[in-house]
Amino acid sequence: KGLGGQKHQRASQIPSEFSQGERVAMKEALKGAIHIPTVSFGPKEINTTALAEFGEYIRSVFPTVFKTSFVQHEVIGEYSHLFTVQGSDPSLQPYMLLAHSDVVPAPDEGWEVPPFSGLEHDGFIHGRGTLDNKNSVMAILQALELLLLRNYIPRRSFFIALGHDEEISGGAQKISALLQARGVQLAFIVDEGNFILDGFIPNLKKPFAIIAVTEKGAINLMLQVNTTPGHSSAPPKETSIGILAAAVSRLEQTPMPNMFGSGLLKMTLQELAHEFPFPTNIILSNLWLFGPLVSRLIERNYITNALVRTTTALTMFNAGVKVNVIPPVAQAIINFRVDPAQTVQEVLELVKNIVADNRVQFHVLSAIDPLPVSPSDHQALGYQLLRQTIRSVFPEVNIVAPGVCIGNTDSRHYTNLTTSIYRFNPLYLNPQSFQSIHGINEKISVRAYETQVKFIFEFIQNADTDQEPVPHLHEL
Ligand SMILES: CCCCCCCCCCCCCCCCCC(=O)N[C@@H](Cc1ccccc1)C(=O)O
Ligand SMILES: [Zn+2]
Ligand SMILES: [Zn+2]
Repeated sequence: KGLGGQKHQRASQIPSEFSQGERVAMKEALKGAIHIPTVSFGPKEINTTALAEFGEYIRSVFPTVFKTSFVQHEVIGEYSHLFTVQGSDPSLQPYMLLAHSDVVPAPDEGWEVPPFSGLEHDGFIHGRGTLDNKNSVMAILQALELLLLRNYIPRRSFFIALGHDEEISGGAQKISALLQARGVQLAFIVDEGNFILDGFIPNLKKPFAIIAVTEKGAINLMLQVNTTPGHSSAPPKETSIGILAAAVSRLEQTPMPNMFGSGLLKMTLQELAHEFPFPTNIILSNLWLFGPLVSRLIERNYITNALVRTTTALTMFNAGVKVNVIPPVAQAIINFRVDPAQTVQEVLELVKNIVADNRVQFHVLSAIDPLPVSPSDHQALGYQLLRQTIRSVFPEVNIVAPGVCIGNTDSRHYTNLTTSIYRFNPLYLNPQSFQSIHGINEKISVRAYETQVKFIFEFIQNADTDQEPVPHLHEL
């Protein structure tokens, strides 16, 4: 289905089977990568020593990638890496795999094992970056290393872009600009983002794969209130802190509108419908009737709520200079994630109306509109290749559906190179592991990591297809 079946694949698929020695080597390579604290602390605050060490490290664990004549390696912006893997058939449009080597900070508190230990315990490799996103950096290079060791020569060229500052909204622009200057246009891009989701929806026991075909926009908005400072023994009726606190509280208490009806989520739920027991299957198959009910249920859970509206997160608050001084200035930063059915401008208008206090100043620190929706139809090569590989590597997963990524990814810097951007990690994710991303006790099972390598190993080979995806009449 989709890609038209076996006849579209290369005659000699290299089996995705790895020896015991290779399996040990691949998990040890990931552990070593976790051990290098490539932390992005804040704008312009990166651990350059660790990033340089990481560059040396990948050279040492993937020697074949670095010595193969048709794989070109370039260091971009000092610590990012771009690999160009030259295919044998120039008529096939290239694609690109993305991942990032930097991680968010991880103070030791609360972790079962130190976050940069890369320790293996109970079948899991523990540490910051095991899910976000050194697993992908290492799995992509590992899969390529293993393919090259088996004398694989791709037909379709591809790029691997490994950013070093994704966590501070960084410099993928440099790679993107370089490729644009070289006249590169890509068939598609695959980046981090969504997963095979397990346990996010009550009553749905079966896992389902969501390939994100768009991502939400984002606004970082600073609200500021200035008042005259003075002696705290004779305070005014309202201080800058009180005015600002009331404004941000109004924002927190007034959620942005529920956009369920206009979003991709409706499509996703319709695809999931028949996996649910009665009566949920009937309800989800008839959203024209039950839409309002379903959208109310979805917004009750804080994770699924993020799928139906622009979210409002109060993330920073600063005020005050001394215990007995009326504060001259109070500042708060609010991080909005903009629903794909809205624009930054629409959200800012709503915010002004909710705050409704002209003593509160607005400073937009950064803003990006939601990303365009990539195709997911039967002709969409990247989407169909992902789908085909999911079916092969995860045969137990019955549903593969398009969806929205609630976070932002480096792929947003590449819209100049392609209209087909897919955000998908070939890993299971449950609500607990979701909490560990940017949280504590991030870990990946050894088995899941091996499966991620297997997925990429098969995906690269599947991408050598030279035929357009063909339509099929019905889904099972
Ligand atoms: C049909 C029902 C589905 C159930 C939904 C379950 C949702 C599952 C969540 C999937 C995980 C989402 C992980 C998103 C990865 C985004 C990566 C990231 O964290 N990016 C940063 C980028 C950034 C932006 C601005 C400044 C610094 C960094 C982010 O904050 O978005
Ligand atoms: Zn990430
Ligand atoms: Zn992250």
